[in-house]
Amino acid sequence: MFQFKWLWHNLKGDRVKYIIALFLSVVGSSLTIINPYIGQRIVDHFIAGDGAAQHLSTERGLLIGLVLGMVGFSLLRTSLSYFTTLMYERTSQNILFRVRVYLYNKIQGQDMRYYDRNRTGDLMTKMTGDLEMVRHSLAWIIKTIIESLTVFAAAVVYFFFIDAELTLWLLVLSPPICIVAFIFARRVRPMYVDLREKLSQLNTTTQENIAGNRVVKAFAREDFEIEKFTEKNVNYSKANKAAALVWLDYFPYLEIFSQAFLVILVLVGGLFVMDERITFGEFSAFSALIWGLSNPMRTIGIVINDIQRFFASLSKIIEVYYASPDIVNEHNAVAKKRYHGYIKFENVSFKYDSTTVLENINFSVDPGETIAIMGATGSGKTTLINLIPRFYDVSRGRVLVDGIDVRKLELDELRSNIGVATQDVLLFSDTIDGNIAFGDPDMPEEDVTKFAKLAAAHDFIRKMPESYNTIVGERGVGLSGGQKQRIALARAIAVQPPILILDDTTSAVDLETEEHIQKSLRELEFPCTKIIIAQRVSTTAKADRILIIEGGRIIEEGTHAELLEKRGYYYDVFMLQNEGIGREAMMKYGKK
Ligand SMILES: Nc1ncnc2c1ncn2[C@@H]1O[C@H](COP(=O)(O)OP(=O)(O)OP(=O)(O)O)[C@@H](O)[C@H]1O
Repeated sequence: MFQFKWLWHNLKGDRVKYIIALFLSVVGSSLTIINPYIGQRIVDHFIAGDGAAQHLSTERGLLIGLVLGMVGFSLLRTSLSYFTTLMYERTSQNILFRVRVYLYNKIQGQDMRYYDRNRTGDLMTKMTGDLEMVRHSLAWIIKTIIESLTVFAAAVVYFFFIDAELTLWLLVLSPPICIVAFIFARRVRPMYVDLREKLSQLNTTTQENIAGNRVVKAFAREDFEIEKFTEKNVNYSKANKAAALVWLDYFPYLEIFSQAFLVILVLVGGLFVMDERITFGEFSAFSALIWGLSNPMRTIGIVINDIQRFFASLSKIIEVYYASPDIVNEHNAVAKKRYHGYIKFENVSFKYDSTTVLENINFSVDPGETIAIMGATGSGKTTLINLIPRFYDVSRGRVLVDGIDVRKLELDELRSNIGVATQDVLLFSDTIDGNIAFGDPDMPEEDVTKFAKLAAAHDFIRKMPESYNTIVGERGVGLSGGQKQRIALARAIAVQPPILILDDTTSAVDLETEEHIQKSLRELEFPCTKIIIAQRVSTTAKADRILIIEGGRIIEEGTHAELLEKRGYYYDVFMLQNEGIGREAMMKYGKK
């Protein structure tokens, strides 16, 4: 079975230990028949057999030996059980650790489309609860199954040696128990698949709510969020109860069958003792070991439930385990080359699934040039710049960097040549210094300060309680929007990339600060091609060229002066922003 093959594959490094653990489980469980056997001998020889009273006085040594044997075997079994459990725990923790590292790397290696399609809460569930379930199955479920089967088999063999007919009487119960268990397993399986999905939804809702706590509070939507969470929680709880209640439908039958073992033993076994077909000692051995037949029937429900959970969880883990990204970073770059920064878009079109977002885009940027991109919201600006570091691949056409199709460049090398400050600023829970030096953790402190100054961030950082060592909260909590943008800008410039992409990076800073940033960007000490998405004319005015995007197409291209002259979209925006006379004024100039 594929799932077990997968487990076996991932047990690599611990296989010998795990097999030893399984072997010890079998040995330890087989030893359970020893004490009933000794008990049988004690009863027949010293309690109920012929001449028992005489044996008691003449063979005391044997009695003491047998009793000590019982104690010894009990201790041996306990010790074996201790070491076996230890080995199961160790091996299962090792596999958990290894697979978690593998999955984490796998998730890191996925492309943007993967993140578009997978919910964070679901990925977190896979990395935690699902993996724990797999560990539990190795450490407990498999152990329980092996031990129950061994005890069952050992008891049956031993019983056959004593009396085959009585054993067959007891085994009459096995087929109906197996049928009931099989029906139960089939019914409960889809419920655990559903339960796993409900858990994932609950985790996703919780994660989104916590991550978006500010928005929730800003809109005073706590009640709505609580309601949403409660709904998911109720669904999960209902699914849990439903799965648990199914067991109750089958539990009485299995419990009755388990009890019936004892009833059959007392009835048939009692008759056999009266007929002197078996001795009292042999009857006592049956009594002492009958749990070996009935106990597996009692635990079968728990084991089946856990197996179904295991399959549901494992199928989720396997989804991540074997997911292969379309854009693969092979991390082959040994010495990363520094690019010149020449960028060219050749007949580029792009689709998210079936929606075309960019169509026939053609433009080129020379090394050191600054290109500004402007356009209405949703026009495709971010999508366009995402194609340069290959966050997505084009659907048609080519994106070239230094004359080479980006699909042919080594991803690490390409991306290390591009500094990006994204629209949605994400800072890590780390010091400000650590955040700025994210691309180069060995960066000297003076350099961190230098880049912070270029990004107009130094002054406010200095005023923070611990200056550059101030730890910012998750996603930069504790900083204003403009402050976050400036740290993100410093982080992007700090890698001194030959290509710098800024996606609306100064939208939240005041005009004076923006002017300072613009000046710094123009005077960077290293050669750098800049692509700047901006909505403000003050940002775009000094660019070498401006591209206007509308509906995924370039509708205007030129310098500030050229575009003003054209009296198109750019001119409208300019008038709106700078003349302050709005649309009415434009009407006066003969525009729409
Ligand atoms: N990951 C995605 N999956 C599917 N569609 C997307 C995705 N990202 C963006 N889109 C769609 O692509 C179109 C262009 O989005 P894009 O983010 O490139 O626009 P934009 O010009 O940068 O907008 P804004 O100025 O608001 O940032 C939009 O219609 C958007 O809904």
